[in-house]
Amino acid sequence: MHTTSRLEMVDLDKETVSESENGSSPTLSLNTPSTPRQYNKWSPMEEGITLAWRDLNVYAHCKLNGKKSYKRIINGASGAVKTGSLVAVMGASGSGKSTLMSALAYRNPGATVVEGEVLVNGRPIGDYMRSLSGFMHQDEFFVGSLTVWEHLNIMARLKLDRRTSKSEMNLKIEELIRNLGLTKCKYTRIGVEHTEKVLSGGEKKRLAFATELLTDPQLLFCDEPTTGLDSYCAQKIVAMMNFMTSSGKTIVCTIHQPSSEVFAMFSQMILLADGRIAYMGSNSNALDFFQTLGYNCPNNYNPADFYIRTLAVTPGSEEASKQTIRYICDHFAVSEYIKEVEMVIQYEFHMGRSLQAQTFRTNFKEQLWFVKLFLLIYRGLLAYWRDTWLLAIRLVEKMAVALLIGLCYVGATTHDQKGIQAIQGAIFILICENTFIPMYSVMAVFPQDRPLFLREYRSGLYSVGMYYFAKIAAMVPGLMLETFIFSLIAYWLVGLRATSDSFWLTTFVILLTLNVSLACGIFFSNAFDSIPSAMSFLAPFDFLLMIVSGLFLKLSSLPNYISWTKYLSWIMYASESLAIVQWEGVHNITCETTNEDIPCLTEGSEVMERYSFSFDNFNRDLWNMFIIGLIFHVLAFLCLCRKTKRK
Ligand SMILES: Nc1ncnc2c1ncn2[C@@H]1O[C@H](COP(=O)(O)OP(=O)(O)OP(=O)(O)O)[C@@H](O)[C@H]1O
Repeated sequence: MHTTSRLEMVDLDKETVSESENGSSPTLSLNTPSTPRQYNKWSPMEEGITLAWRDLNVYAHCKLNGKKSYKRIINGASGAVKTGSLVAVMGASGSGKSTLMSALAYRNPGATVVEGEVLVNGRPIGDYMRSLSGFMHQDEFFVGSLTVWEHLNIMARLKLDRRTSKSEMNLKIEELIRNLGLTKCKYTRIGVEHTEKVLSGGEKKRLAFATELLTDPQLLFCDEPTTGLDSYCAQKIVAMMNFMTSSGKTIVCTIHQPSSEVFAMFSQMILLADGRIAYMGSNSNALDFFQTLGYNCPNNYNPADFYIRTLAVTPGSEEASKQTIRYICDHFAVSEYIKEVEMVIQYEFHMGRSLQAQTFRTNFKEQLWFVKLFLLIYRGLLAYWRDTWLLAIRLVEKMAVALLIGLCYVGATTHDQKGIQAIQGAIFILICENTFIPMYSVMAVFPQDRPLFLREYRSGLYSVGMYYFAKIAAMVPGLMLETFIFSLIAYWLVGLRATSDSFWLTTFVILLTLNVSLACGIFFSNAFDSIPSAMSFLAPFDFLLMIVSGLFLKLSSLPNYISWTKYLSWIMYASESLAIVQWEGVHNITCETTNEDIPCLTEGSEVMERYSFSFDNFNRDLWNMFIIGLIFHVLAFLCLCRKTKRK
């Protein structure tokens, strides 16, 4: 068995690992804590973190024969992790490692129920865990268009104490970049999963680790920090963790198939099988424990592989595997090895009870809300403007459609009977172009962002409202600019009323239409669980809005049972207000025919009458569009809150 090395410095860039002067092991096990806890005063931050849990059960909601039911994932687990420990949580895939760690870290996914007690330095865990501890997830989510440095810079500003100076922050970021071997990709974009690959998987893992280390947490949870890394990088990351624990930090990691070298660096391990604790304690004792039960690790065999193989459920012999697991777990529960863990648990719970009135004293000052909002908007804007390919496509699409519309209408929008149809048709096309395309394209925005948002929200970085507002604020200006360019080209090419007032009013109405349509798309995408189901409800809704817009059917002829829907139709309000802009004050519309049987509209007011529109409704139309947009935003926000709580 290897002994752990005390590391003075772990620098992945320089590829050097220097040992301490005496090269001795820090031996941070349950038996020999690095810093004994003092229970006569309550200053846990200085004395490190001891984690203890008792009778922990975690259930997941599931459906059995169509009925709501619960599946037990963690089964009555008890344990403790002392200050300065580097703990490996191991077990076969599906044994419950991630679930146990999430429960200990107070970061349970919404679909699970946790029963039992978890204490941090004697205090029941709660929301404070978000600021006290770091949690590195198994899969990383980033804003792909940011560079490594930008990402760390924004996260530092969001996470660190607001009194931290800029130079301190920069120093910290530089140090992390250097220590985690990210120097050569410091100014490289992170890249978007599945579409653009820029940082390697290992670099992303190290970046995720660096993000958690920004706050220098006393307690760190890492879900498979070495998965996807080559053995050299894996070793360096664990060596870095080992080094951190020597200064009193407590680190709990789930880990898959560690090499012997990596495994030897952990001071303690927790073996899980079928949601139960199969072993907890020092690495060296584990071999003895398995040996006493008749399971011998072959010579030159990686002990980590041996434990996982012994505790795995083998396909084809599930019952035999489960019997083995039961045998090992039952024996561990009454073994000598659990006794020392139980002592720590008893001690923590007893001391916790006598100090219940005490609370964590923390001097941490969270970043100001408006600074966080600014950072989120800034990050959103960077993501929006850096996606140059998408921006270019959208701009070209807008300009091409504007040109096409213009070319089709050249010479058609005259003030005669044919011109009435052409002008009304052009109005409808201007509205449609800024209703349906934005409405459907915005539907992907929130679902795409959801994993990152949920993670950051759960780690307490910002509120749902702040995220929603920042998202809209970062997205809408660019879309409005595209719409303005569209309006500028289409309006004059089509040959609509040639006054600057009419142009600006038309542009304003189109921009308002765009905003209501975006709000509607955002609402539908947040109201449903998937984009296809949202679309299947949105499509009929759109048709209804279009039919009651006044352009296809005289509004006064709508049947009573459906006529009320016109008040929801911002397409109707936009059509009416744009018609007002075009026809107000228009007289002497040419009538080409002398046949009195064919009706001729010679006044703007007659055109309005034909569509059941009124010149008096201009302000009402604008206000109603604004209110509908606002209602959609409020509903979308409420749906997002509901979804956030549920997930
Ligand atoms: N929300 C959930 N609903 C239903 N089952 C769940 C849920 N979360 C976890 N599980 C199940 O619980 C078991 C343990 O899951 P967990 O992710 O904790 O395992 P793990 O040991 O971390 O696995 P891996 O090493 O493959 O990541 C698995 O069988 C998983 O399918």
